[in-house]
This record gives sequence, C-alpha cells and structure tokens, in this order.
Amino acid sequence: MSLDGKVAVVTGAALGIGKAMTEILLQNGAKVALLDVNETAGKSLCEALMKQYGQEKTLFLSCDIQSEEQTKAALKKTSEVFGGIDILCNNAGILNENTWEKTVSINLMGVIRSTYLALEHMNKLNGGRGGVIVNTASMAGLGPLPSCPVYTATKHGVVGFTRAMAAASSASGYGIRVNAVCPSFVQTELFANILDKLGQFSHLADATKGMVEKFGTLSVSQVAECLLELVTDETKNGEALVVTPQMKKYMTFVNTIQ
Ligand SMILES: NC(=O)C1=CN([C@@H]2O[C@H](COP(=O)(O)OP(=O)(O)OC[C@H]3O[C@@H](n4cnc5c(N)ncnc54)[C@H](O)[C@@H]3O)[C@@H](O)[C@H]2O)C=CC1
Ligand SMILES: CC/C=C\C[C@H](O)/C=C/C=C\C=C\C=C\C(=O)[C@@H](O)C/C=C\CCC(=O)O
Repeated sequence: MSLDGKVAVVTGAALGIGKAMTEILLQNGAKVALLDVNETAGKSLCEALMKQYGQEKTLFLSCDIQSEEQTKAALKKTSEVFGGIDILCNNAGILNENTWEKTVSINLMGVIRSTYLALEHMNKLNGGRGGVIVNTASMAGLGPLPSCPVYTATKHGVVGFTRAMAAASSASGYGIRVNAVCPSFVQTELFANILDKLGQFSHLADATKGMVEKFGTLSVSQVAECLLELVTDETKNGEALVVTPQMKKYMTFVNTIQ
C-alpha cells in the first residue's frame, strides 16, 4: 500500500516512538495528525514538521486518549481537515506500577477507545475507505516483565485485542487490517525514567537491568521501520511483529479454537 496522500493519526506523537512513527509516515507521503496530552512538545514538533513537509501535511491536536470526548473530537477534526482517516497508530502509553489504574486506562482502554472511535471514520461499512491500525504493544505483551505486572497485563491485552479485532474486521468486511508491533527496550523518556515507576516491585529493578543488558536497546527509528512494514504490507493482518536489536520476526501463536 502506497502512503501517498493517505491520512494517518498517531497517538502519543509528541515524543519517543510516536514522534519517529510520525516522521516516517510523513517521509513516505502521508498526512499526519499528531495527538498527544503534551501540548508544548506536540505543538513544537508540529511547527518543525510543517516547515519541513509543508503546512498542509500535519496537524497537532491536544488529546488525552482517556477522554471519549477529546478523542472523538480529535478524530472528527482530523477527518474534516484531511478528508478521512486511513491509518491509526495507537501508540500512546505509560509505564507506572504505582498509578496502575492509570496505566490500564491509557495503555489498554485508550487503545480500545481510539480504535472504536476511529472505526466510525475508517470502516467501509460506515462509508469509510478502510485502512490499517497498528498498535504499539511490547515484548511485554508476549511474555512477562516481572518488575511490571500491570504494564505486562496491558500489553498482553493490546496483543489479544489486536488479534481479535483483526479477525472481527475480516469476518465483518470492515476493510481494515489490525497489527501490533512488539519492541524490546527502546531509548525514550518512558525507558529512561523507569526506576522510580516500579512501585512495590522496585526490588526487581536489577533483574530488569539484566534483561536490558541481555536485549540491548533499540532506537525509535528501528521501531518506526516496523510500523512502516505493517502499514504497507497488505498481507499482514492480526500480526505481532517482534523487534529487538538482534532480530525482527512475526510471532507464531497457537490457536486453541478453530
Ligand atoms: N520505550 C520502550 O522501551 C518501549 C515502549 N513501548 C511502548 O511504546 C509506546 C510509546 O512509548 P515511548 O515512546 O517509549 O514513551 P514516551 O514517554 O517517550 O512517549 C509517550 C508519548 O505518549 C504521550 N501520552 C502519554 N499518555 C497519553 C495520553 N493519555 N493521551 C495521549 N498521549 C499520551 C506522552 O505525552 C508522550 O508524548 C508506549 O505504548 C510504550 O508502552 C513498547 C516497547 C518498549
Ligand atoms: C523496564 C521497562 C521498559 C520498557 C517497557 C517495554 O515495553 C519493554 C519491554 C521489553 C522487553 C520485555 C521482554 C519480555 C520478554 C519475555 O517475556 C520473553 O518471554 C520473550 C517473549 C517473546 C519472545 C519472542 C520470540 O523470540 O519468540
């Protein structure tokens, strides 16, 4: 699928992985709406991108994906300004075992909310053009990160939601593919400030450091390359693309019912 003229929405676009996803989409010809709670970083990035890619290519919308009202309004605005939505990158996420309800609210409920609201614009059965949704999960969506049980639970939830939504979409004729990217550790703010966010599991910080030493760290652009693959390769639906500094591979799941 060519990205020329396609319209993308990236949540958590102001920093880190979302910023790199926004950049790769723009580089490949898409128009991108940047959604983020961080207005300062979001506006400043958007201004820089407008200078580089043109005023009409990008748009910043202040949006907390925990809010139905804000998310609905941001998607409506995107559709009005750019004329529809073809790509949704559900990327916004936090890691905080202290405020664990908020972690569930953003990482899992936020992904579900944004997906359902975006379907109203993308679903071919509602007059949309179809398209593709890519969820930023994590390797912690495939196996346990012991210092972060709630973060692990949310990312397993995102992988399960991705696979079930992909199957629901193809069985229903929505014309929308749904995939997930599952990176190991990535050099971002989320990763840098981890130690004071483990709460009652802070005694497991050394074990986490050991995992970081084992896996190494990815750059945000390595994750953005995976996004590009999942968006452009029309054979990919219901996939979880695992990426570490050493390898990139599609996860094989055992289907218990079929
Ligand atoms: N950094 C890492 O090691 C890894 C991160 N991930 C996932 O990648 C995604 C992006 O994380 P990073 O770029 O590392 O984090 P980051 O902290 O650098 O950036 C996250 C962005 O999301 C925004 N955000 C947070 N809550 C929001 C909300 N309620 N509504 C809208 N925007 C919100 C933040 O303002 C920020 O701009 C997350 O889902 C994270 O779980 C996955 C694997 C590894
Ligand atoms: C401290 C947390 C910082 C960032 C959070 C983030 O999302 C990073 C997670 C990074 C790694 C998690 C790794 C978990 C690995 C496992 O549980 C293993 O069981 C391997 C899982 C899948 C391997 C796929 C395969 O090679 O077949």
